[in-house]
Amino acid sequence: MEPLLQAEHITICYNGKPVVKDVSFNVDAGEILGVVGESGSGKSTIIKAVMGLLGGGGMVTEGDIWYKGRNVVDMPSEELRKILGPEIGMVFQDCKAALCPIRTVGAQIYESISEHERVTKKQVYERAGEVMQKIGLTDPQRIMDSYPFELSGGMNQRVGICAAMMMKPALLLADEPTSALDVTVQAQVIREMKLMRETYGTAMILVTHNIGVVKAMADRVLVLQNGEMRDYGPTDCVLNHPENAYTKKLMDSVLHLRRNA
Ligand SMILES: Nc1ncnc2c1ncn2[C@@H]1O[C@H](COP(=O)(O)OP(=O)(O)OP(=O)(O)O)[C@@H](O)[C@H]1O
Repeated sequence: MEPLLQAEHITICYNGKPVVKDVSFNVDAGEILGVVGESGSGKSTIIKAVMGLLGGGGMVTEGDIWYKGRNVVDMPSEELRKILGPEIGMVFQDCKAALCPIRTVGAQIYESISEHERVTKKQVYERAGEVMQKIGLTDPQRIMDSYPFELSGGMNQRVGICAAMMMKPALLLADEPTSALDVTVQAQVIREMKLMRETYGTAMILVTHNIGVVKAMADRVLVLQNGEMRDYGPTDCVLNHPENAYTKKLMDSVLHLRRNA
């Protein structure tokens, strides 16, 4: 079966300087790919390239990124806008910051969905209720009528995941979705994202510094260092039996941190 997403030998530059170099990976339907590596190794840049949102100065200079057989790299921005949301969803580190502070959560979710489909507010609220209840958010009406500042950081994050899932994307891009949360809420969000994958069969690219999160969620892992691919393979092989020197060092530093914690 053809992968859902296929990055083939991509090199990404900012202002002519390569920050991701000759990286290749696949994401199969329903698969979770974890992307790890030290700060500045190019993890977020890869996510941005998949969204076609590298911004001024950023460019995929070599290679292709195929999504369902279409090349995202040279896709016109209008086409891209059509698939971002319904096909490729996004969750970021701080969902609250991504929301407008002076409009209710429901109004903003309605607006983002109505950009892609003809829906009524009632339909959006019903759909939100369905998804929220799946992950145990018991009072969807109250949440939808709230302003972002009225919800906790953890709740905003859970709402952000629900909002992305309401369009039932085939692929969810998650950039540090749990790193701003305390550990108990982190565990809850991890459970909920896994539940979303089980319920809707959503594939995910999960960028994180947290090796524990990758172990808990990812089927495969891509390890980056200075924009170069150091390791790529099934989570257990890469993280529990690392052969690459950099991955070994990364895992040793995690163990060291745990011992000294
Ligand atoms: N808009 C930009 N313009 C110029 N350089 C950039 C831009 N965005 C990122 N970079 C550079 O690209 C490299 C990769 O950055 P990126 O944010 O992808 O790393 P990362 O692995 O996600 O880091 P972190 O874990 O700290 O978020 C870094 O050297 C960064 O300084």
